[in-house]
Amino acid sequence: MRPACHARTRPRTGVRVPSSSSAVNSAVRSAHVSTARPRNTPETSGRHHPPKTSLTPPPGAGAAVRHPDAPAPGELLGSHYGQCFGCGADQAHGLHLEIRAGEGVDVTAEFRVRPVHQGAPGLAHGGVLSTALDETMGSLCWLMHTIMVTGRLETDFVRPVPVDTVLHLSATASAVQGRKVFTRATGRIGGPDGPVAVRAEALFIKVQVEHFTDHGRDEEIKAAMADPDQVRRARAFEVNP
Ligand SMILES: CCCCCCCC(=O)SCCNC(=O)CCNC(=O)[C@H](O)C(C)(C)COP(=O)(O)OP(=O)(O)OC[C@H]1O[C@@H](n2cnc3c(N)ncnc32)[C@H](O)[C@@H]1OP(=O)(O)O
Repeated sequence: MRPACHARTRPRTGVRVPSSSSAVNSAVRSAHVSTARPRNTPETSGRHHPPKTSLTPPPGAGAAVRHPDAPAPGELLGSHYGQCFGCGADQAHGLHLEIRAGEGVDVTAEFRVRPVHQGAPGLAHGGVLSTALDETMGSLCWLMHTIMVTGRLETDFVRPVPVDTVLHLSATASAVQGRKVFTRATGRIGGPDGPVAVRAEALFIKVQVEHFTDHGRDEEIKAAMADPDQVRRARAFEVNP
């Protein structure tokens, strides 16, 4: 079944496209949506399958600690890797997030939704919004001076986010237990105190630098290692590229 959000308003060939917005609306409304429910799934049977690890910090988890050498509050963290889809300047269609350190183990960022980030006409793609939240939470690694990757990410999409909207992001690390770092983030529209459009919780797992050097494609690893700029070279591997 094609989900309603992907219903075609423009037939592929030989059919006139409705020109008025009400015609478009009726074309969208007339898209076939099956009401048949799959049988015997957890959603329909009422059975609950708990996730592998809850995103809620367990009792006994410690507080996340700001590293003494963490960037000062308000300082721009800068891109960790030019090709990063979240923050890299060399990614033409990337999100180009500029993330700033907060006072605790928290960060803020802004993301302007561009036409290349659309899912439905004029609206941001949900996966892109999840990426913005993921990148913002991931950058908390700079405040803790720890290398970590996303293990699990859960996003609530609360309001649609139109193209050209500035999403005001904030993220915080709420707890740490062993290698697990519990984080959460929100994206607001209309200003830093505007209504929440998206929010997420994520579990990051601390890893060694070999996570990247062992698993990344040789071509990019070699290019990043050959970077004559020592800081850029280190940043490409100290956190997830
Ligand atoms: C500035 C930087 C910004 C970057 C932002 C973007 C961040 C990203 O997108 S990172 C890219 C996406 N993520 C990845 O590619 C990770 C791929 N996954 C992996 O490599 C591995 O599964 C990895 C490293 C997460 C965990 O593997 P491993 O090191 O063997 O750890 P493992 O022993 O299985 O798990 C450690 C703990 O984490 C928990 N855990 C691991 N994965 C998950 C998961 N998916 N869900 C819940 N819990 C998990 C385990 O239950 C275990 O908990 P406990 O210590 O209580 O037993």
